[in-house]
Amino acid sequence: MTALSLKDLSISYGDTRITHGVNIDIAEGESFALVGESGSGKSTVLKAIAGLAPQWAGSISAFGKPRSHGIDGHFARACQMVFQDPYGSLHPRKTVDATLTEPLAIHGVGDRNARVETAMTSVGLDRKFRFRFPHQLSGGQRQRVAIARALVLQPKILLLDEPTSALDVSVQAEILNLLKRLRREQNLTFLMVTHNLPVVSFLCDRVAVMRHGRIVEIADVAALKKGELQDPYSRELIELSADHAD
Ligand SMILES: Nc1ncnc2c1ncn2[C@@H]1O[C@H](COP(=O)(O)OP(=O)(O)OP(=O)(O)O)[C@@H](O)[C@H]1O
Repeated sequence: MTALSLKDLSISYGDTRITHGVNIDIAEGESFALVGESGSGKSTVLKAIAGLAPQWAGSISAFGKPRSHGIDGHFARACQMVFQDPYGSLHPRKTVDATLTEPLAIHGVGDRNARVETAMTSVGLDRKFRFRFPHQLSGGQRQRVAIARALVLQPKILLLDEPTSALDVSVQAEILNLLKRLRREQNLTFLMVTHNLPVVSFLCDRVAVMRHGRIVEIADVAALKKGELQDPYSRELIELSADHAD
């Protein structure tokens, strides 16, 4: 079954068109990466799906149900976003408990105490952190909170915007392993933006290469690993990435 479908998605900010006719179908349980140079529109695609870039044309559907423009509570419960910078995305004056309870309150979901506990356990956060504030947590713990906040509504799809790039290298692998485990255990579908091709190889099944707001190629990650991407720009991107690997 198709979990997430983008058809002819064109997104604008004001008079500026950022993406042009983006088409992606992601199967249930699949992990799909969006790569491409800075400014190519990758994050904008995630934002439109999450309702943060409201000026779009085309269609966005989760499990066959089209997203409406503006706030769409039903869609939000199926599809949640995790941002790059857990410090910036968590409210500094809200405890972990308040952060995790908020989406449940907004969506009128009961059984909040148990759900908060379950979400914390699933991301490997000890209950002693429940009433702590973001500044009392490490970067990795903060990103676990951000992932728990996305999971607390039990969505089927996670939008991941560079979920490890703001973290220390030593913590990145922990979070990547966590995402891999969560996907397996909860049969989640991922759409992930990243600059990091090793992350794509580790976590993803397919990859779309974006340039100037358009998809130039969609390939299996197996082809990426074998250096078999077809489009000249995709090949250039891989070479650049190899040159910058340290
Ligand atoms: N809120 C906004 N208002 C106007 N223009 C924006 C806004 N956010 C992003 N843009 C512009 O949209 C274009 C695409 O940005 P986007 O963040 O989607 O690119 P990206 O491929 O995710 O890049 P990066 O890898 O650097 O995050 C850029 O030219 C950017 O300047």
